[in-house]
Amino acid sequence: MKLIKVKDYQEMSSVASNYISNQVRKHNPFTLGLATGGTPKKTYELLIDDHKNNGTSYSHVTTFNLDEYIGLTKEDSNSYHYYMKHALFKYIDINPKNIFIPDGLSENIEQECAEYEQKIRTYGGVNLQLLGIGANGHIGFNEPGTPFSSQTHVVELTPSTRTANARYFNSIKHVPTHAITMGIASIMASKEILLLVSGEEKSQALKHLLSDEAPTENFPASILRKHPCVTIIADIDALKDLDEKGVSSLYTMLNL
Ligand SMILES: N[C@@H]1[C@@H](O)[C@H](O)[C@@H](COP(=O)(O)O)O[C@@H]1O
Repeated sequence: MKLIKVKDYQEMSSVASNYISNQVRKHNPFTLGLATGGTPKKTYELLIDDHKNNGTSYSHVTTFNLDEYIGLTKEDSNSYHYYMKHALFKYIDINPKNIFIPDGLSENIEQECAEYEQKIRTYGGVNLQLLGIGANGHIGFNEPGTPFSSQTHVVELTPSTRTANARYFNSIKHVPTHAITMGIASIMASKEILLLVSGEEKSQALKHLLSDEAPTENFPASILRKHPCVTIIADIDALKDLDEKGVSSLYTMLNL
């Protein structure tokens, strides 16, 4: 596991966007796993700048998003369909046919999950998965207790995740109670993972992730320790609970 230590959110986003755009330029075809939330927002802005200024093309790229709320329409400003369209897709040259996000309004949610998983395989799996982390260690919407063997499935969101995400809604009442998410096994199947962590409110989660305890389903992100190719980009605020001695020898620390 590689840990890149950066100054702040801006620098995290800039390192992440360079990382992603380099891979996009290098590989054809390329399958990119995408995340939502506040963490990757600036990274997407910088990818758009790079597309405009340097001409990086996404015409050969297929994307799979990690998750979607159940019950929100694609036009709902809190849906992840809406988020992705307005944060990235409408500004780059990706073919809309190559964009995949779980359908949270499907009449047969179980079938939707199975088909989503199958589709990822049809495309040969995800080459690079972008990830954020929840304060309770969730990845995608895989809450504590989710089996490590899980594939794309329906989850009930924990009160802490609903409270954390309520900042995007008018009130917590409006935050959906359920979501579809790629499972932990689906995430682990991606060839490479890029995890972004910014801000003090993630520092306990990052400390937990970087400990050398055996992975536990009570802290979903801990499974990433078993993935052969993970790069974490974390800012100083997120690393505040760790001194360099606290970062286990499993990690190569790169200071920018
Ligand atoms: N489902 C998303 C995750 O994919 C995201 O990584 C995480 C952190 O969100 P944020 O980046 O806003 O802190 O929580 C959300 O619930």
